[in-house]
Amino acid sequence: MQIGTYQEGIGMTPAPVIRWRGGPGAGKSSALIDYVRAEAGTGATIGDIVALTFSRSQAADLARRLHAAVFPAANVPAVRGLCTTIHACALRQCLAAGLIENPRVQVIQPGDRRAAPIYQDFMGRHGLAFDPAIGFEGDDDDQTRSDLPIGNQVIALAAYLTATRRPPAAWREAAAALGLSVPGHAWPIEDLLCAWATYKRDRAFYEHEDYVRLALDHDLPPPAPILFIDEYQDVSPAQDALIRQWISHPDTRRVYVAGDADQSIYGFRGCDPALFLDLAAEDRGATGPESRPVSHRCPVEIMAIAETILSRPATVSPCDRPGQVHHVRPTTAAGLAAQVEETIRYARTLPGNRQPVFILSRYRRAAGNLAHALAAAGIPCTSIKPSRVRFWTATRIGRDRGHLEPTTISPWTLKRAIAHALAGSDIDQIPTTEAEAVILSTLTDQRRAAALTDLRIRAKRGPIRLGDVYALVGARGDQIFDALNLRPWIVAQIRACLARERQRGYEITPDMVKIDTIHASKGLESSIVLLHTGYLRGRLPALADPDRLAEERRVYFVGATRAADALLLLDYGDGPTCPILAGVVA
Ligand SMILES: Nc1ncnc2c1ncn2[C@@H]1O[C@H](COP(=O)(O)OP(=O)(O)OP(=O)(O)O)[C@@H](O)[C@H]1O
Repeated sequence: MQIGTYQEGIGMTPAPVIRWRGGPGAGKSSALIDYVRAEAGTGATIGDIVALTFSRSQAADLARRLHAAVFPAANVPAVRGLCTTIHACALRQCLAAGLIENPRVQVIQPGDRRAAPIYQDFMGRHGLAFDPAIGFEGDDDDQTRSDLPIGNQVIALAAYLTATRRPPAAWREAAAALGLSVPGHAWPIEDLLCAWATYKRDRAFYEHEDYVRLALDHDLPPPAPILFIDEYQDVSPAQDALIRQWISHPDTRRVYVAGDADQSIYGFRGCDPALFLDLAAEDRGATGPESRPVSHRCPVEIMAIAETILSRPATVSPCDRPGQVHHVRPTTAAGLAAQVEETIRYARTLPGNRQPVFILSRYRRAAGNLAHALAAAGIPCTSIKPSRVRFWTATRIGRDRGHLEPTTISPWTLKRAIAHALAGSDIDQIPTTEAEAVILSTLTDQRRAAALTDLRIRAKRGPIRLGDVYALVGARGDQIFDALNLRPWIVAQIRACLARERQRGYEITPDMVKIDTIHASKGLESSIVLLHTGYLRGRLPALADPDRLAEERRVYFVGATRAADALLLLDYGDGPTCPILAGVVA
């Protein structure tokens, strides 16, 4: 455990807790940053502080903001080290206490290829059908849950029950909350849940919820004396219990939490906004109906739509910047691409730091379809969660799916190299990374190895010139497309991107267009949000349940309020429209 020197005043009573409440853009994360600054101002060091949040992307965002605002002189890894997720922090504490020794081996999760044999061994012993490719990534999965093989259902039930601290006997409530139709008449579900817990315990394997429970059961100390917890509305009961345990721990000096019950969107994991609201704490921010902090993000036009979606007033009032709301309905990939280009053109007119455009959908499947449609039309994009949309930043070399090399190249770097080659002459310089991408994607075996060696020798002598690369790969100008040892759709994507770029006259980089689920965007913001209106047909009946409907309203509320300047409701694709969004924009 990393406890610094900032220890005076330690006692056995619970540490004081400050709770900052407020709607989207109210400045909750900023308030936490201010509290960190105040603590640092009175002597707390980086080692005295840990800032916890919900996802890795939020932790990275918080670290970036803390580095800029509070610890500009500290090195980036040190600031990153103090920002983490609650799960990662629990794991860290288990490692520090020696309860888990080798997380690479001991920490398992469904969907992880490395852990598949472990799950399959258990399923084999009990004769349960199981799909090792199905994970539990944290978003509300788009697979119709009732279609899950029985083995996957048992794993999902086990995780939910651990997160909600309920016994195996409560599996029926868990199944209802998860939307599973567990065939309890055909399988001894409670016995299977006990068997899975025993299997893991005997072999010292831990799923993510298990090590939170382990930290709790062993009464592990807090990671630092001053704790900051953002997005508290989405802690699970087990995480909440762990944090409460830390609040009562004698090493804890002060705790600051921030959240918004209207943004609680992880009910399918057992998260409950009531846990945030009933924490014994001193309230700041939106302390009652009369006190609604101003949103520094959302203008009145966007807040009005967001509150219609939520179906009640938010705990924040709009800022007085102008905003825009539209409903757009492109019918083709080219139309979608043109729409995205228009939003980027608009973003370029806005003052200050031009943030990426977010394209958010309720389900991963729709996000994937949108990303593929845009890629085919030549608009580069990436995802908010790392590795979901990689086809602009990393793709495996090879002309067909069955013969892909383990080596990857960046199609984006390659696109830049080709753009240079098409626009320039032999004597123009080309960055070594671009020259390498051309060599890797056109040559194979010894020719590739020889060309790379040659390139490195040249790079030591001076800048690489386009003519050098042409000579090494033996292809010039447009011929390069035929020489590319990549799948035809990647080649077509690069061609389309170059064509659009020539027409447009400027580059759109992949990180300017982020496509992901609403869940992945939680806690983040963007100047412009395209909120996809599509919904899964199979999930429509569940909206008859008032709790489910309320949670779905909160999900779309979160999506809409990521926008700072413009919100565009986006109809695209064949599926049904989410009834919550129908008619909210004229
Ligand atoms: N006092 C302030 N003055 C001006 N801008 C601010 C202030 N506080 C926060 N902001 C800006 O407003 C935006 C939203 O702030 P922040 O992320 O802290 O809000 P939040 O309440 O955590 O939002 P969410 O609930 O959506 O996660 C950020 O761009 C931030 O820089």
